[in-house]
Amino acid sequence: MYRIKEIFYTLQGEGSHAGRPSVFCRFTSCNLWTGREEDRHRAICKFCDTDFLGTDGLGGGKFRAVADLAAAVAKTWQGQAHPRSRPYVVCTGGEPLLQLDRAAVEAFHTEGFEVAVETNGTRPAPEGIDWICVSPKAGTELMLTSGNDLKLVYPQVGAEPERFEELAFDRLMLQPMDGPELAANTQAAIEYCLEHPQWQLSVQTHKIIGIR
Ligand SMILES: C[S@@+](CC[C@H](N)C(=O)[O-])C[C@H]1O[C@@H](n2cnc3c(N)ncnc32)[C@H](O)[C@@H]1O
Ligand SMILES: Nc1nc2[nH]cc(C(=O)O)c2c(=O)[nH]1
Ligand code: SF4
Ligand SMILES: [Mg+2]
Repeated sequence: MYRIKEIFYTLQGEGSHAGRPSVFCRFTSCNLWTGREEDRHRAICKFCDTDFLGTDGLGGGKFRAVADLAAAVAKTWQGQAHPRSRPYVVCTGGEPLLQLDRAAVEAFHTEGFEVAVETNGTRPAPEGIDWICVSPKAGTELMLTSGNDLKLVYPQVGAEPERFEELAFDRLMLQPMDGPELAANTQAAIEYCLEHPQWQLSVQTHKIIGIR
């Protein structure tokens, strides 16, 4: 059974694929926060910008059969077929690797999708994922130490960029922490990247342009 908060079609807002039309499949639940506001102060990950509780969102639900989940993702894709593009699904959450298994990755492939994951990196990933973005969180042990994007929310005490720059990722990115200090965090991330050009800035563009 896969518990899904919501499935929606939008542009990837963050990271190397920012701007790419994508189906977002948001899995319910996370291992670093209950998702309840009253628990935020004692969560391991305290800055989460996402409601991932329940299965009540647009296109959400409980999917017993993996083929049903893949079919729901496929029917959410709205792009016309074209030889230059392949339908793209971003599995996120919550923490998708609590639920995403090899069968689900294969079912998305069978529907013609390229499969991306946004993960906190604390759980192993099933085989076959086409794009892995790991976003490490202070106070956790990183299990996924290679992948495509390493997208670090900045700043985090205990998760300084220097700790991650030897890992085997194609790209290192700093994403300013959203919240009351967003402007200052953005300025600090810009300055850090300018001084340490192995890091690139990842802006949450969807929040600026007003899409999901
Ligand atoms: C909501 S998380 C879900 C996927 C996974 N649990 C993770 O943390 O990577 C999606 C992305 O949003 C980032 N994110 C969450 N809260 C944020 C915030 N307040 N500011 C900037 N990025 C944030 C995460 O680090 C992650 O890269
Ligand atoms: N447009 C858009 N891009 C995103 N990239 C990562 C997101 C996420 O919540 O995982 C996200 C999201 O929620 N919306
Ligand atoms: S690990 Fe990801 S989903 Fe979980 S609380 Fe942190 S940002 Fe939110
Ligand atoms: Mg988001």
